[in-house]
Amino acid sequence: MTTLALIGPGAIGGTLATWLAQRGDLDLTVCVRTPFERLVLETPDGEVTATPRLVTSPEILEERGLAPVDWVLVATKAYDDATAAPWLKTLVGPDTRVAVIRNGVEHREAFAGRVADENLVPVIVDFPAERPGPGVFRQRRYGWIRVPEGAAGEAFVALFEGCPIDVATTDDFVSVAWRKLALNAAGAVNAMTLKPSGVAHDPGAAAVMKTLVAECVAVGRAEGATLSDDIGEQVVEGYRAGPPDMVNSLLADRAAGRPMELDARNGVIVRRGEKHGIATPANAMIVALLNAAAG
Ligand SMILES: NC(=O)C1=CN([C@@H]2O[C@H](COP(=O)(O)OP(=O)(O)OC[C@H]3O[C@@H](n4cnc5c(N)ncnc54)[C@H](OP(=O)(O)O)[C@@H]3O)[C@@H](O)[C@H]2O)C=CC1
Ligand SMILES: CC(C)(CO)C(=O)C(=O)O
Repeated sequence: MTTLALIGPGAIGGTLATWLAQRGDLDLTVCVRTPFERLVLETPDGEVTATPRLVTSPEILEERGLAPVDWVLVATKAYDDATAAPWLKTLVGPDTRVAVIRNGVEHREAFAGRVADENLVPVIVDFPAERPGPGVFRQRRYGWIRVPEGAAGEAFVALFEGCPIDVATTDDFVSVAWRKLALNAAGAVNAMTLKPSGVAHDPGAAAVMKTLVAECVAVGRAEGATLSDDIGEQVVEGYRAGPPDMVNSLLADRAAGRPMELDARNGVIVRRGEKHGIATPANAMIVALLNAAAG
């Protein structure tokens, strides 16, 4: 039986853990920081629940002989890599594959030296998920997940057989990651205004979103991504067409007083832009303002 450990059952991790637990032929351990009893997921087709093995410390994994595993799925925020490290030290063996599930374009960099590159699977997720409380999750649409093509990518896709989420490999992961980052870069406007998706109907907010996206596109192209000229329009129209009360994860973090993934979602555009001599003043400004607002 394939053994898996998911670190960080929050909005995304909790949603994925709930779906993985439906299979019954996977040995799933969920590594939690804030304990809860079971997983309860609200989906577009109703409620799905699961009661997988929940473990609260790496020491318990060792005591119960639950490591190493075949797969580790890391679903913590980018700012929690240090706190997740002790889990990895216990869970990862020479043949363990590690899926890094997060927004941004720096999945490999975050785990360089801790996971062999051929065993690391960067994962881009595109479905909105919220966690009203520990163990409770809301998936507004099934969306999709993409991983690079290859043996490890194909094995990751196979984990989600039978799941309603569209999970597949891609031969152009760089473009997929930068296209998603364009959506996330614009999401800084939600965090700045403390307003959900409906703020995109404001012409001024929409214009700032498009400027943030345009900078992301220029840098992404310099990084080798294929990105269309109308992504900014697509992003704004996507926010306008979606539920006006939808809260993205950056806004959720700021509203909850948690750290924000600013460096992974907007700061990276500035950093990679500097490498290519591309000015990114809008992303630099919103990073500075959100850091100041949260300080
Ligand atoms: N939410 C969304 O709609 C989407 C999010 N993403 C991306 O997915 C990634 C995850 O985001 P999201 O699920 O929203 O984040 P959440 O904050 O909802 O979940 C992160 C989870 O990780 C847990 N965690 C943190 N450190 C540890 C640790 N040391 N041990 C165990 N658990 C730990 C947190 O625990 P605790 O409960 O104690 O805080 C929390 O449950 C991010 O990169 C995000 O940008 C991508 C697409 C959509
Ligand atoms: C905007 C959204 C929900 C799209 O999946 C996202 O990526 C996030 O909230 O971090």
